[in-house]
Amino acid sequence: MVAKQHTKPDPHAFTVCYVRRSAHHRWLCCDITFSCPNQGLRQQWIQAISENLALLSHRPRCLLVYINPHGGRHLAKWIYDRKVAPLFCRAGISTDVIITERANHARDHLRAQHGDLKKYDGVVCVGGDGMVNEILHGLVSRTQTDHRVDQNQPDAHLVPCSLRIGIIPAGSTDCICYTTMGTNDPVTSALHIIVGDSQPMDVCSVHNNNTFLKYSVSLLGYGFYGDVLTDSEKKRWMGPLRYDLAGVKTFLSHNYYEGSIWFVPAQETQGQPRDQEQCLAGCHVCQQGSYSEKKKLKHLSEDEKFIKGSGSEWCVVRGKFLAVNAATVSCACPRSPRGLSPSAHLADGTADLILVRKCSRFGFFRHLLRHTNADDQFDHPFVEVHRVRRFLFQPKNQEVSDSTEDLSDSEMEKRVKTNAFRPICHASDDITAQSNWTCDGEILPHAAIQAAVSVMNSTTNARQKERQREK
Ligand SMILES: CCCCCCCCCCCCC/C=C/[C@@H](O)[C@H](COP(=O)(O)O)NC(C)=O
Ligand SMILES: Nc1ncnc2c1ncn2[C@@H]1O[C@H](COP(=O)(O)OP(=O)(O)O)[C@@H](O)[C@H]1O
Ligand SMILES: [Ca+2]
Repeated sequence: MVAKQHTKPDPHAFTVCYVRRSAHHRWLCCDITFSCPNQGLRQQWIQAISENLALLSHRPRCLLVYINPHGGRHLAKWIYDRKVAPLFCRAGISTDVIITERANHARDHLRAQHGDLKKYDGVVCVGGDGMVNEILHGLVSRTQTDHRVDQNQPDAHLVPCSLRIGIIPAGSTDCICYTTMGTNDPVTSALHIIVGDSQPMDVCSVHNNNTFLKYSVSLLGYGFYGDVLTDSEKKRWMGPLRYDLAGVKTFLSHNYYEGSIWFVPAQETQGQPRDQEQCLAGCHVCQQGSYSEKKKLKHLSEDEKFIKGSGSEWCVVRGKFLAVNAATVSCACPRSPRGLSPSAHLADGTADLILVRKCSRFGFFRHLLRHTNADDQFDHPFVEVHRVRRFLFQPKNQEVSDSTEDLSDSEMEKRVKTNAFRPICHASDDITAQSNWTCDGEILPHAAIQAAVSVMNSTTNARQKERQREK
């Protein structure tokens, strides 16, 4: 990792810090000390190692760190100071640290930066999924504004951000960290950041009525998870335990919600939600998915890209649902080590849409329990799962008129694009109960949404380019 001078007991020794892989995807920082016959040779070794390290342009040298002191068990600052900062220091990384003072502090701060971010090689988030979401928002929004991309257009092609986001887990679920690294260990995260690892990720943009609402990188959930998160928000003071209590309460209330889901199946990708493949670094499905997508879309106009890019066919499923979940990635976390959709991919441009229809409490319990063991949670007659590029949810009282079933695909596309759906209910209609969506653990006070997935890859930033030129 880095060479450092050694003073005692051998004046001609020097120590190299390096990363050692341990069990369960954990990484450790270890030291190895070398002895030299004389001071001159020792200096030569230190210089040679330092020069070689300086050539690694993908390693960060300057990071902007946001710490949410209120996430999880309120330990974010302690975790950063005790476990992460000393490693950054050993690796020669300089940092600007901001401890947030309110929700959306980090998002607004990032949005307000113009050229000021150029000096950083990345942004580090010390917190949970809500905090990662905030930082992602700040960076993605900043980038779209800079490139004049209208985020309110559901079919807008997002411009990749130039900065990477590093995640130090200090929240309640830490699903985004666990899903990308296979563990939620702050030291492992810090070491991945230090060695300059990066992983593209799917980002799902969520709109309502042609208005941009949020980006999601883990779970977009309506019904069960929407209700769990709404209830747990009132119990924030309990820390991570709030999810267990809200979970039991929501499970017992057994609410179901009526609506329709329109979706574009991801036909061109190789994977299937139940193919038992696991997405790992260098995954061939993700590589192939993004390559074939780029190749197909290369010579098309923006409008053609929207229609072709979203697949050929819209499908619709109507009914009464206990849960509608869209998992852009597997959503693995300590509670569910394989995740909500174990075979979902990190960066294939798709989400797995999991529809859990109304069933008995016992059936639903068995489905939930299977998230915690090796059994297949989709192997129930009331559960279906589709790999999709985009989808649209309409709650019962805002349902799309039946006549849309006769629409051609291109007409359907046009309507989705212009959001030309009108609620068909009248004042006298029964308003069916509605839930709301949870997006990376935060609540979206909307039931009707449009969602589209795109792959977010960080581009080489100005500092990296500069260093590559220097070589
Ligand atoms: C009968 C036994 C029931 C066990 C059910 C286990 C199912 C667990 C599936 C959890 C999937 C969580 C997906 C993660 C979402 C996070 O983004 C979000 C926010 O995480 P944060 O608190 O900000 O770190 N957390 C939750 C619980 O929605
Ligand atoms: N200083 C702060 N005070 C209160 N809330 C904050 C602060 N900083 C960030 N937040 C908000 O706290 C929410 C939860 O944060 P997160 O780190 O995800 O913790 P948890 O995993 O416990 O939910 C996020 O939505 C974030 O916007
Ligand atoms: Ca995906």
